[in-house]
Amino acid sequence: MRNGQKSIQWQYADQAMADRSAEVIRTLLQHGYEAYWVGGCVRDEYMGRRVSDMDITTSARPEITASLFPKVIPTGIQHGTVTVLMEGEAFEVTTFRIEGGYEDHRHPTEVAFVGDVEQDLRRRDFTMNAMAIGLDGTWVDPFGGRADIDRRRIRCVGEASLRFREDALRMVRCIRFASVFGFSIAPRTWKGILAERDTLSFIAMERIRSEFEKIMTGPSPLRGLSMFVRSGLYSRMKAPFPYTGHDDSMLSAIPLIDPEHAYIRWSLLLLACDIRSQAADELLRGWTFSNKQRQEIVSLMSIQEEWLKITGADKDGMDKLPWVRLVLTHGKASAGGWLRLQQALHHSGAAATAETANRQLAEWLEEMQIQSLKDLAVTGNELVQALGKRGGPWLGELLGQLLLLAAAGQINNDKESLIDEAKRVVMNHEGS
Ligand SMILES: Nc1ccn([C@@H]2O[C@H](COP(=O)(O)OP(=O)(O)OP(=O)(O)O)[C@@H](O)[C@H]2O)c(=O)n1
Repeated sequence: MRNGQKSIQWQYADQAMADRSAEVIRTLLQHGYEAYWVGGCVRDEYMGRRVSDMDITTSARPEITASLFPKVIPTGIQHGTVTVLMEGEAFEVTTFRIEGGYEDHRHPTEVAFVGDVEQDLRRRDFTMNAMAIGLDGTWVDPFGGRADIDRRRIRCVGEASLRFREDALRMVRCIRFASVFGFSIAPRTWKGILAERDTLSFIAMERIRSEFEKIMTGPSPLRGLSMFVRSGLYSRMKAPFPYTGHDDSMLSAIPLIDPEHAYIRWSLLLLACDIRSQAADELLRGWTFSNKQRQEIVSLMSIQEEWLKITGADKDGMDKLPWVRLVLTHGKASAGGWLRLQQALHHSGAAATAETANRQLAEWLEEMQIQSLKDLAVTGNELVQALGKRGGPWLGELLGQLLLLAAAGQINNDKESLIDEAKRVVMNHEGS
């Protein structure tokens, strides 16, 4: 961030977002109120990380803010927050406030508006998140947030136990920030977590999962997991799985997976915990994963289980038909994900399919032109007619077999070849 004479230049924020948010601040200033950028955007800019949204804090009461801009959403007016819409950008503008009387370690029962930005910063979780910056580039950093960032440590504002008692999710945020930024946790802040960890049970699993997902897709998920276990937070979750923190080669495969494929990272974690796909399905429901995420993860684990059953101890085993059958059952995307998982296992030294076998499976996957009955060049009715037989359960079985052979490239996917093969199968079957 460069401090200019008149206004600051954001280096890590989208230019349009920075300009529009500056306009919001300027408007508030012109009407005689104080206004600053605050929280995560200030922290990320200082750290040289991409700024994803820009929050504003102001001395103006929410109803005043709402009256100064043509397009606003009264997001949480009683808590002082108004969302200002400015040429396609949305900014949360919150009145300087202090909070009190926390109910269930989640929500403040009352908020009081205050006239001073420093008081507002005092109610925030960590020193690095309790900084504000003005339009002219003036820093408001009363608790040494920049110094803590320079020392690469997370430290609570004031007394850690109090901050965590106010909102128990902050304990998970603390570990998430430490894990994602590669920071340490200041000793008193860590002690605060140990003292308050029982209050985690007040927090909805959904909010914990969302933090946990950031840990899992971050650069050091294993460090995050390990801190989570060591702090005792892990065992206080509503649906913990039996992660012991034991660092085996399956776990060390997790960071080798591109975070874009988070579901593979989750599958590895669950496999490392020796959880079967069915139990994983239940657990992931408890973790409030979406159906899509859950299916992606479970599908990968099922492929792993089925593949181990097929190949047994033979890690070089690579028969084509069982593989194609697996791909047809779970889909090409999951099969591709499973190959990535195998590759990562291979590089981490865990028992995995041999690299040559893996390459062969990948080639077969690539070659597969058809994936489902609707891709088959013959229909059930056409088979019934060509074979002169009445429909029945045999038809589904036959279609499945034709699909398998055509997908494996062992017969051509054209009507004539498929009908010929069907006749051959039926003849063999009737002859036996
Ligand atoms: N439990 C919380 C959540 C948030 N905050 C304050 O509210 C700001 C905005 O919170 P949020 O947008 O949830 O998170 P960020 O800190 O911006 O970080 P990230 O976007 O990475 O979640 C934080 O910086 C912090 O000052 C807090 O004190 N306690």
